[in-house]
Amino acid sequence: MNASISIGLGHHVHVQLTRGVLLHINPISTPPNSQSKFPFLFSLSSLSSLSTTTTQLRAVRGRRVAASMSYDKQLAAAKKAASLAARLCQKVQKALLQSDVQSKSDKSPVTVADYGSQALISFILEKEFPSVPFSLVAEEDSGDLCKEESRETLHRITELVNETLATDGMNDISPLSEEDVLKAIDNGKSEGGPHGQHWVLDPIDGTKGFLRGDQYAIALALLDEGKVVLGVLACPNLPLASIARGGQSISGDGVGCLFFAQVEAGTYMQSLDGSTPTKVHVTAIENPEEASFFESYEAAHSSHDLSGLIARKLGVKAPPVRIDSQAKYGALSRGDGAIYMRFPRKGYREKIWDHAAGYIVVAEAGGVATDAAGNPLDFSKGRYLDLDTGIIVTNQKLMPSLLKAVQESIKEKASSL
Ligand SMILES: Nc1ncnc2c1ncn2[C@@H]1O[C@H](COP(=O)(O)O)[C@@H](O)[C@H]1OP(=O)(O)O
Ligand SMILES: [Mg+2]
Ligand SMILES: [Mg+2]
Ligand SMILES: [Mg+2]
Repeated sequence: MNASISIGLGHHVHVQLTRGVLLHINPISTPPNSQSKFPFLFSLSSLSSLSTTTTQLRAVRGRRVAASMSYDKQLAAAKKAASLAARLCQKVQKALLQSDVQSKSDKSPVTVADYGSQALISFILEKEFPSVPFSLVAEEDSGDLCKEESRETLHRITELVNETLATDGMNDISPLSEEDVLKAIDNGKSEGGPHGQHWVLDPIDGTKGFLRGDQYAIALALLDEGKVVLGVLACPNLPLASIARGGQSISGDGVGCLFFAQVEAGTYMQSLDGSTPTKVHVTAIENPEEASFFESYEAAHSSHDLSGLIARKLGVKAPPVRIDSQAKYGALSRGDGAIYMRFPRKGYREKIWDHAAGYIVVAEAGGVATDAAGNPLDFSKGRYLDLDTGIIVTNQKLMPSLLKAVQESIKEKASSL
């Protein structure tokens, strides 16, 4: 693992990793090919005692040292895992049979594809990083699958996972048993939190869209010391071209996007078939009247009344673009629309896997996501995001006016009740 640090030329600096490991860095000893230029790279893996992954480096003399870690390996693994899962999901969506739909105790639909996607991604990530303790915070668990009546479903999921692994030429992997699949799914029970690294996964975000044949996303992110450091959004039904005017028709060609972002490295999009990635940016629109906004397709997931009131206050002219899942964050990151608003019913607790990947995809594309009170989203508190009222996302320029309109509208709505 490499850490890149910037320090003044010619200084001998003691750097203390926040977990208490002291590292003496002598710039004179940097490799000759570095030409003693800063920032330079030093290898943490050469120090066997360093199992820490912290990105926060502190100079002992009290001087802060800018530091950033590279998560290239994790990003490559995440892209591969999410792309394979997307293939599995597309296969199921195409052949969606009534028997693929079950009812979880919370009555949300869950399909063999949700379980299959989670099993596949969990299995691949654990295999890719065998020396690191594996921690995954994911939506599904095997509770319902272990019941007698689910034997057939478990069999089908296992088949799907094995078929998908085989089509990718991962022939070195022996087929997973049903027990392996259950174990991979249940590896997603981690509580996350502010320390160490945790993968965060929604194996199918927007299950309702998936079942309708509309938008859905496979959303995978990595937390390091409580911060989202990378995110991947596979959106198999999202057109590669802009959906600015609500055009979300699934024509078959030019469809299927993979968004990915790494902290301080920007956001990119490529086709799920593997085209060259292109860098994406949120819109530069400053005038709210020119802005268009995204919201949930499902009125039960987000108050369309409240977002409508806010849009009117802002002078937004375009009708809302309603699509399912974190595909909204992806579309926003490439400027298809300017605003995303989400106001779930009172008492609904947002989960980190519903926003972590989307959040960094938008943030690295130059956008901002906060709760409805303007607080930053905190992914370090466990499986839930504890936040005020809702989530709003836009570019830096529009955020102050959006926040003002949100606050006023919430007050108005409350006083009219
Ligand atoms: N009552 C609810 N309110 C808000 N969001 C919900 C609710 N029930 C499920 N969700 C989650 O909201 C997200 C979809 O929202 P959207 O309407 O933006 O597509 C999904 O993550 C979905 O979970 P799931 O991952 O099971 O689909
Ligand atoms: Mg669900
Ligand atoms: Mg979800
Ligand atoms: Mg889901």
